[in-house]
Amino acid sequence: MVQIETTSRTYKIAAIPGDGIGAEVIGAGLEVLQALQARHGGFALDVEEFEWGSDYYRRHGRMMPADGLARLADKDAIYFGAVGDPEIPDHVTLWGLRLAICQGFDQYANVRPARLLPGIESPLRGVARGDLDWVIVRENSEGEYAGAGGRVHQGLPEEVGTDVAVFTRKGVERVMRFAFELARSRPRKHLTCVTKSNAQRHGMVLWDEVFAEMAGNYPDIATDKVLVDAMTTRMVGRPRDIDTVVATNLHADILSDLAAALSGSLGIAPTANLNPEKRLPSMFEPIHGSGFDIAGKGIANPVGAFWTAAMMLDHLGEGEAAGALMNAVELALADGEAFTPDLGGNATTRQVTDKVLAALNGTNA
Ligand SMILES: NC(=O)C1=CN([C@@H]2O[C@H](COP(=O)(O)OP(=O)(O)OC[C@H]3O[C@@H](n4cnc5c(N)ncnc54)[C@H](O)[C@@H]3O)[C@@H](O)[C@H]2O)C=CC1
Ligand SMILES: CC(=O)C(=O)O
Ligand SMILES: [K+]
Ligand SMILES: [Mn+2]
Repeated sequence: MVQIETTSRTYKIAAIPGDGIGAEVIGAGLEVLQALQARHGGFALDVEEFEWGSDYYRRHGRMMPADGLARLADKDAIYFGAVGDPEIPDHVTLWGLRLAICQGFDQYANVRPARLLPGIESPLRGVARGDLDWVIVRENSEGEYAGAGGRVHQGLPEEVGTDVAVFTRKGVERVMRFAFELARSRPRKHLTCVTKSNAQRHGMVLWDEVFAEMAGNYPDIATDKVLVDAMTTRMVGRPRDIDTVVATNLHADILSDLAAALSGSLGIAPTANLNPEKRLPSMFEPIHGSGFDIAGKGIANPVGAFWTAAMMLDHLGEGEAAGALMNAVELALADGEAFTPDLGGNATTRQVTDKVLAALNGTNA
């Protein structure tokens, strides 16, 4: 039976603001999404907010309830802030919430775009808009963050701690296939594979081999491979020679913070944790953490959360609304007045949000 849609498309969104500035920027993002929905029409977001994170941990001894994943399973998308609290070990907060969701929902492709938005200057000399337009695809389910390893002989002189990087052919093939398809959708059709296969001679060599095999299936994509240490210098010295990048969980985590800084600030960078087959919900978050040093001051840059919201809309099939949101963000940034301190300005989260709301509503502010 075919169902004819007569009303607007409704999407079930789980919002998990989390800790510190994560909660501050997701609050701003939800406000902007609500305005966009009212202004744009055509779609509706049915948002359920979950107060999981470090405060929940202090009350319940865990970052989310035992049936947390089950409560997210029927959502169309998850809009996430960040986790991290100065009083709780970082590995407890990260594994208790963010990684539990990424792994639990097999969000194996982590997509991290970086480009220069209007009005924002790169700290790199002579780099103009268009010179820096990258997408980093981070393997998001295994590798160095697989969670394999352990501690033995704790507290003794013989103590050992291991984190075993796990790479499977299946895991490498699926993220590379995703990266090749993404590269194909971009104008330059170029994909760089980043590894450290000179020093790490097993899993990283598997990466290189799978990459070479798969490149044979994509003759229209230009490819190259770069060792991760050298990749940092290419990012700084030859930004025009980078388009789409595929790298491991750890390497891409580091490279994407660098990419964000080179395109203006960590505070503007978005990410999508995708289950590309859409069997399970995907999760969208700014790439930054909970920002201990600026939490509670009202000065966190919400642009990463706004761009993240646009990625979420794109994923939901609302490309036009996503475009409208990015246009409003770009319009709001263009004159440089809505810059928070991370971008060298003195605007507050509230002021940036108001300027984006004004741009969405077509008024000047
Ligand atoms: N996905 C997640 O939930 C992540 C969580 N974390 C956690 O966050 C906590 C803090 O970690 P850090 O290493 O300090 O990373 P961070 O990303 O929170 O902050 C690094 C620096 O960038 C600045 N910054 C980050 N986002 C900003 C924004 N929107 N506007 C203005 N400035 C911004 C911060 O003020 C800080 O100086 C830790 O508990 C860590 O484990 C870190 C990264 C990702
Ligand atoms: C944990 C972290 O730094 C990230 O997911 O980017
Ligand atoms: K985050
Ligand atoms: Mn990171």
